[in-house]
Amino acid sequence: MIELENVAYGYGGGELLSDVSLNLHAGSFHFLIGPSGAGKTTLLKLCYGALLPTSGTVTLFDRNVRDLERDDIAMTRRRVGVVHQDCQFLDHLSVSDNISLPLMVSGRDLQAEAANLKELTSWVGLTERAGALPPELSGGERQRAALARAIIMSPDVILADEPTGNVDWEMSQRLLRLLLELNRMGKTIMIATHDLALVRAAKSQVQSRVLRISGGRLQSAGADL
Ligand SMILES: Nc1ncnc2c1ncn2[C@@H]1O[C@H](COP(=O)(O)OP(=O)(O)OP(=O)(O)O)[C@@H](O)[C@H]1O
Repeated sequence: MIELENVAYGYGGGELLSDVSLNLHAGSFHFLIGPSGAGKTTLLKLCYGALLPTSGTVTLFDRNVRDLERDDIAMTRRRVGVVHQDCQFLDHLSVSDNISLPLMVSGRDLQAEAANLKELTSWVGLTERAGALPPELSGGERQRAALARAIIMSPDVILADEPTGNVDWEMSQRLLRLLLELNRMGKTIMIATHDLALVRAAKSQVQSRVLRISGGRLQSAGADL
């Protein structure tokens, strides 16, 4: 699905990530951990083509990102649902409209998608909040709305950046259950998180791989968790 080979990246003034190789194969479940500023968000951005590597190769669905034309990038991005760290809603639109934004942007017939939207809104437990505005939502409701928006286009891969940030343990478990269910449906998942308790909780429920960014390099973590 997504493969990085010997990837390096820096924002200017030195390399933030060096020699990163990673293969997100179909149906896999990965956690990405590391201290604040280690480069987790940056690595996720490389994984969906929002950033191009300084060196090395990123392959998205068998295509080198460097060879993708503008339209290909849009198509590829539709196959990858991203849950952004800060959720980034349009505050003047309802929760329901925010969730369906990717449909609008890609020109889908919203009437034809109404049942899909309703089902998804219910699946994340936001039916009662569908008409609310984003500033009226709790942290857990925001995270669930962000997840619903990320999957409304039925992506193959879901990249979630701190999907349980700012929520209590019960809500983080609920979000984890949703992500596990998506994985059981065949979706490829990668979660960047500081929440090691979440990683431990998932271990008994899914065969996951835990990767740690340390000193700009990607290493397998596991036994020490
Ligand atoms: N657009 C940018 N321009 C310059 N530097 C950036 C940019 N985005 C991120 N950085 C820097 O790159 C480093 C890694 O940032 P990144 O957001 O990838 O880390 P992170 O591991 O996701 O952190 P956190 O856990 O706090 O979200 C940080 O030092 C950050 O300040």
